[in-house]
Amino acid sequence: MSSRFQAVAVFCGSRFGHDPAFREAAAFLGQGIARHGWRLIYGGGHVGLMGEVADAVLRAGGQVSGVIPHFLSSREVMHERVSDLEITDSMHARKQSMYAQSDAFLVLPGGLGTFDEFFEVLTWRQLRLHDKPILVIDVAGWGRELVAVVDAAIERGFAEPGARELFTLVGDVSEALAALEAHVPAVQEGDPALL
Ligand SMILES: Nc1ncnc2c1ncn2[C@@H]1O[C@H](COP(=O)(O)O)[C@@H](O)[C@H]1O
Repeated sequence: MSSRFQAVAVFCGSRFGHDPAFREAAAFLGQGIARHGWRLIYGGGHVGLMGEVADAVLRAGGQVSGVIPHFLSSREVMHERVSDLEITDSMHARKQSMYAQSDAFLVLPGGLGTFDEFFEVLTWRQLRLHDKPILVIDVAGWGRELVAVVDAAIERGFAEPGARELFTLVGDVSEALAALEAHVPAVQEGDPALL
């Protein structure tokens, strides 16, 4: 339960995907986040895996902060029962707020929006704008497929081999929770190179 983390962001699909394992992993992650006493920072919707994670945290007695742009509040069915809901003017403001509130980023299966969110925090870390942990959680091979894109960019000379060190691929939700518990920051807070 003790940890240096206060809040963790989860990026994941606004759909459930075809494999029931995706939904199970989302619920298990939500329970784990609540058990560790971390606040969930997420996209504020009540649909797909996003809604599943948030509901699981709330059911387990945890705290949830949703951040949703006004124009998506009906499409992604704004979650009415979260502890705190921020409505932003734009996608950019949503991502900036989620980024600022989070001590770490967890990536569960999802689609294009999830890819965007993952690659944004990854590229920001590449630019040394932050040093927050990024964990891609493999569920039914989804994480390995995502990481294969990064590996291909390295292999073809479009990214440094060191890009692979900017995030961690973990085999399941339990491994992700254990990795966060064990995480030791590489750079001390206050480093002027970091946001
Ligand atoms: N272009 C986008 N930038 C950031 N976030 C986005 C973008 N497009 C969609 N999203 C959000 O990501 C989540 C998950 O979307 P999936 O496509 O289902 O993975 C959702 O909240 C989208 O609003």
